[in-house]
Amino acid sequence: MSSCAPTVLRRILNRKAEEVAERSRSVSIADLETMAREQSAPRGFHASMQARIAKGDPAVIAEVKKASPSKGLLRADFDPVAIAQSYEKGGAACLSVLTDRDFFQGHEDYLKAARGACSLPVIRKDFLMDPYHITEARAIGADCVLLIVAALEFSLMRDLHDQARDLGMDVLVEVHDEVELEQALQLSTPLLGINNRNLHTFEVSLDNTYRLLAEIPADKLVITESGIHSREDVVAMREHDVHAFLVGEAFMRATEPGEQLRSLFF
Ligand SMILES: O=P(O)(O)OC[C@@H](O)[C@@H](O)c1c[nH]c2ccccc12
Repeated sequence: MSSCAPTVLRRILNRKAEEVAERSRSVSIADLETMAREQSAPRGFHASMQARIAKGDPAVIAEVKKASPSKGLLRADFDPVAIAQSYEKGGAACLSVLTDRDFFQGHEDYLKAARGACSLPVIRKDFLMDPYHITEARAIGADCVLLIVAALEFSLMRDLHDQARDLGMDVLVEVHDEVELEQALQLSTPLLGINNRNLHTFEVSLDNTYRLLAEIPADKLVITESGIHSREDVVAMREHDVHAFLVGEAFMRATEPGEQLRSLFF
């Protein structure tokens, strides 16, 4: 993890470590492994993204997010089942579900409910930082996990990546600057997210994606994350040959999230 003054990211990670300790007292990793084995097979997250792009369509990961530390409550009327169905109808390639409870008002049950309500692959969006979290992700049905370079020492990140792959899940590795990108490129996963939001300061700039693009080999699938709000943003990204998007707020604030997806992207 990069050195910095205590930030929201640091506070979140401290809380995550406590949470793992609390949870492992009530549900052991062996219990989680049993639950993981009982889940239906992972739905191909990367494959679903690739299929959209191969058709010339944008690959949209539509996020199910009730609130965030920077924006507060995004959606008062929060029904993960209705949202998932709306996203599927609106043309999403995949879903992202926030499971962090303390900072994003998320829940593991939201992921289960959203996945159960549609046929799309789902990423568990959380600050995963322990092997317990990875097994837990599969145990609740996740098809893909997020690994945030800014949150993890490299050797731990590589272990979590390998563990997720062994469980049959895809891995989305997230960066927001050149130093983090260099580490991310050492993982074999093809899914590379560029976060336009700095997780230490919460500043958002789409230039982040444009700047880092030049450094990324052609075999990676680049996903631009955060701060996509308008058709102009989408068109500009596609002109830069970025065809995969992770969008939360712009959909969550709309009455019908899937219709908003369709009107921004199609
Ligand atoms: O709501 P936005 O600005 O469209 O952003 C979605 C997504 O990129 C954002 O929620 C996110 C990206 N990386 C994260 C890591 C943790 C929590 C949240 C995130």
